Amino acid sequence: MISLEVHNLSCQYTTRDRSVLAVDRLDLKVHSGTFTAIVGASGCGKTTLLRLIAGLRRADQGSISFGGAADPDRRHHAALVFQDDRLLPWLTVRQNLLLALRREALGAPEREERLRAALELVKMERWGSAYPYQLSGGMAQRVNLARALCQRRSLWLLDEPFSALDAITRLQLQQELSRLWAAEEPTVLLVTHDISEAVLLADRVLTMGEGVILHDRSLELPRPRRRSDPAFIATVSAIEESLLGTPGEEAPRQDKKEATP
Ligand SMILES: Nc1ncnc2c1ncn2[C@@H]1O[C@H](COP(=O)(O)OP(=O)(O)OP(=O)(O)O)[C@@H](O)[C@H]1O
Repeated sequence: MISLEVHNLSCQYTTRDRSVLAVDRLDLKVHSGTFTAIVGASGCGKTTLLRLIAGLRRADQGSISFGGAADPDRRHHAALVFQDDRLLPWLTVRQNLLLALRREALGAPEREERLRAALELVKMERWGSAYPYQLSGGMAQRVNLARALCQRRSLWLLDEPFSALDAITRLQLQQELSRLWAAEEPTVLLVTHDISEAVLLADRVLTMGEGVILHDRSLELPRPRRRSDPAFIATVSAIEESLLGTPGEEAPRQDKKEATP
């Protein structure tokens, strides 16, 4: 079943001295319960695409539908985790999560149950009464994941969720995310600069360049995936080469879309 469909989507930023077409007539279909990673050079429009899908920014043209229906308030469909997410420092972990549930019509017992289950999933159940300053970066990002999880959305939009973390915490949270995805079966869109992270986690890797999808690759690698597996290494290399426009591969588009208005 198609979970998300993007059709002919465009978004342009216009500032005083220039305008940039960040997303350019982009089409995308994503099936329910699949894990899609989006990779691409800095500034190619990945975050803008995610923000459009999340309903945080309005498109200049095109449409976005969920499960076959357009919805003007897309925030009801998606759980968001962004790289620079901040927990509110004056609230405890529990209170931060409760804030994420404030718009949900839930009774107190169900609210409590959602909190408990989300914190347990990210292994932070003993930290509900802690304040953000008492958490390490990895723990805070776990709580960010729990905050998204407790909303029980079917679509998770993750923008570089682990990029600010140290290498070991990052590896741990990648495993955690893989486990959560298998347990909860959401549709996931993950933006990452890390190609091996994309290959470790995703069923499908989209390569973006200048507002368009350049390559759309399905990954058949068995799970759990191992970075030392030759097929894993070959897949990472193939994606790297496609990003660099190696001869024989379709090269990234060269037309520059920056223009003075
Ligand atoms: N609020 C904004 N105002 C003006 N231009 C913007 C704005 N946000 C993004 N842009 C421009 O739009 C283009 C796409 O930006 P976007 O953040 O979507 O790229 P990205 O692929 O996510 O980059 P990165 O990987 O560095 O996060 C860039 O040229 C950027 O300068």
